Amino acid sequence: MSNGLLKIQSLRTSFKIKDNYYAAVDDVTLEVNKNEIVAIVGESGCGKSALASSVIGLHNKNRTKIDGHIYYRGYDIANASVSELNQLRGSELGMIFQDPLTALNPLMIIGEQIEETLLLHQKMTKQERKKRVLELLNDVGIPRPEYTFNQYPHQLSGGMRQRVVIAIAIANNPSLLIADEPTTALDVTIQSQILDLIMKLKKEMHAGVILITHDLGVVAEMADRVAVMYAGQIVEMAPVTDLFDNPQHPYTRSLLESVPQASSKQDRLYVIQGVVPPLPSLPRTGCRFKTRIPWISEDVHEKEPTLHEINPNHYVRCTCYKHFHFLDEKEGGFTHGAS
Ligand SMILES: Nc1ncnc2c1ncn2[C@@H]1O[C@H](COP(=O)(O)OP(=O)(O)OP(=O)(O)O)[C@@H](O)[C@H]1O
Repeated sequence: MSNGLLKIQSLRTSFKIKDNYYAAVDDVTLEVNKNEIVAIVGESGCGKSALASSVIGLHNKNRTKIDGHIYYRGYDIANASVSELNQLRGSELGMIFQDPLTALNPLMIIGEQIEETLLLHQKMTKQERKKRVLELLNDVGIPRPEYTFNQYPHQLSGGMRQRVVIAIAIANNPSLLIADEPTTALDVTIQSQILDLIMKLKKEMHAGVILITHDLGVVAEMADRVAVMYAGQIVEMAPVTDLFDNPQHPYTRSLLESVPQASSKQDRLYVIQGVVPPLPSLPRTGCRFKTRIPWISEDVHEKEPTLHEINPNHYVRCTCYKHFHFLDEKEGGFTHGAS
């Protein structure tokens, strides 16, 4: 794996709830190469953010247990110390999370917050730093960089704050960018500017990117590979075109079927029955998706589902995919109303 940047191996991230630990990420093995965008998709609560935060080391160590390995450039950072991680965060590892307010210091002007990350990781004169900050603000689509430099976070709209967070994340040209729903709070035009920036980081700086999103349109446009997560596990992983052209796992097929297609005259959408159970009641044995497809015979699920490579680089968990069919309209699997 000469291009390998990040290699996650058999990762399990468990959170303490009352007196017990429950795995929110379980048996995840995933690689991200230089110059590659790996998208992670799945319903709310399936463990996408827990996975991303494990890579960055942001969990509260007193209430979180991490088993397995997270190799960054060959060095295992799964249980690295805060100081080791601080060295990496903001320089080698950039991160953009959903909520821009928590990422910014309310008492510091925007310019200084971006300067701070440069100061920590780069040798620059004060003038060079200021120039770079203005350049970054311009890059993320802030209309008057000189003016915004002196503003406080509360003086900016949610979209502007998110752009500042992104400026901080890319300030040091990170080799690995973790973007967790980076455009959720932004309107469509700003969204595409931000996605262009992430693309630029990949193309020009050869960065590896983990992109977490609910938007399958964004995945189709941006990703090189896609990992579909369900109940803490990867249930399907494939190059992006394979995943969209030839989805196999019942969950992936249901996800794709439940999204309106602008290009088709589809007048009905598939409804995935049920919800992802809360962490303490997640199924831990057998096929975790089984309870969402009760019309499929029990016998077709593996007792201990593993990932099978069904085509080069295309992996599917559990053999139930070979026997899956959708519930039809009469049985309540589809609903009308998509445009
Ligand atoms: N610190 C925590 N302590 C206890 N449980 C947690 C913690 N963080 C997440 N969880 C639980 O772990 C599971 C996975 O959460 P996670 O935030 O990773 O999901 P997600 O796929 O990122 O969802 P979303 O798309 O809504 O962000 C959920 O059941 C969540 O309630």
